[in-house]
Amino acid sequence: MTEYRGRDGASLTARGITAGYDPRRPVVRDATLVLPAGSVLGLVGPSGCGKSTLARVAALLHAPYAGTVLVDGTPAPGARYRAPRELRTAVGVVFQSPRAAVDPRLRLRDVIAEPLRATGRGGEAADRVAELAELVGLTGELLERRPHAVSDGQLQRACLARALVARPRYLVCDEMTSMLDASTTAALVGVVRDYQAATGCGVLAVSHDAELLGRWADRTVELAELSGAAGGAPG
Ligand SMILES: Nc1ncnc2c1ncn2[C@@H]1O[C@H](COP(=O)(O)OP(=O)(O)OP(=O)(O)O)[C@@H](O)[C@H]1O
Repeated sequence: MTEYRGRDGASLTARGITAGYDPRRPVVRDATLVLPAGSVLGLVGPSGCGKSTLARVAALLHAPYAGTVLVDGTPAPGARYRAPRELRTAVGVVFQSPRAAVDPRLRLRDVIAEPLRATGRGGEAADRVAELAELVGLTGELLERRPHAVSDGQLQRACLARALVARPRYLVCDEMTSMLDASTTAALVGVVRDYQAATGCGVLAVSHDAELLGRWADRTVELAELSGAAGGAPG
C-alpha cells in the first residue's frame, strides 16, 4: 500500500468555498482549505460554524454554491454522483454518528464492502474486508452481525474500515471519536496513523477535542481563518 507516498505537492484543496443549506444565508463563505497529502490537518471552530459543512464539501458529498474542490489538482465537476468515480473514491469519510451513517439492514461485513461493490470492485471485497477487519479490531463473528447488535464503538470501527476499503488518498474524519471512550479513540486514531504511514494519505480531522488534535494533527486551523484572503495554505 505504498502507491501514494511522496506525491510532491499533492493535496485535497477546497478553494473559495461558499456553501450551506440556503443560498441567501450560506454557513461557509469563501473558505479555502488545503490538505497536503501525507499530513493531518485539524479543523476547529465554535459549534455550528460550518466545519461539517466544509468537510462534506471537501469530501465531494455536498455541492457548494461557489468554489471548487481539487483532488491532486483535478477539479471535481460536482459533488456525489456528479463527481467521477475516481475522484469520489479518492476521499474516504468517517462521521460522528455511526448509526446515522450505515444501512441498518446490512451485516458489518457488507457495510465495509459497500464502496467496493458500488464502484464495480466487488471481486476484491472478501480479501479487503478480512484485511481491514483485522486492522480495526473486528472479529469474524462481529462481521456477521447487523448494526443493532453491536456497540457504537464496534460500529465506528466498521465505518472506519468502510472509509479505507477503497484505499482513499484522503480521509475526512468528522468528529470520528467524539462518541467513543478513550481506548476506542486511541485504537481508531492508531489505525488512521498506520494507514497514513503506509500510504501517504492526507487526513482532515474535525474535532472539538483540542488535546486529541494536539497529539494527532500536524497543524490545526480555525474555520474562521480559512475565509477570504487568509486562505488555508500551509505556512
Ligand atoms: N441539513 C441541514 N439543513 C439545514 N441547516 C443545516 C443542515 N446541516 C447543518 N445545518 C446548519 O448549518 C450550520 C453549520 O452546521 P455544521 O454542522 O456545518 O457546523 P459545525 O461547525 O460542524 O457544528 P458542530 O461543531 O456543532 O458539529 C448550523 O447552523 C446548522 O444548524
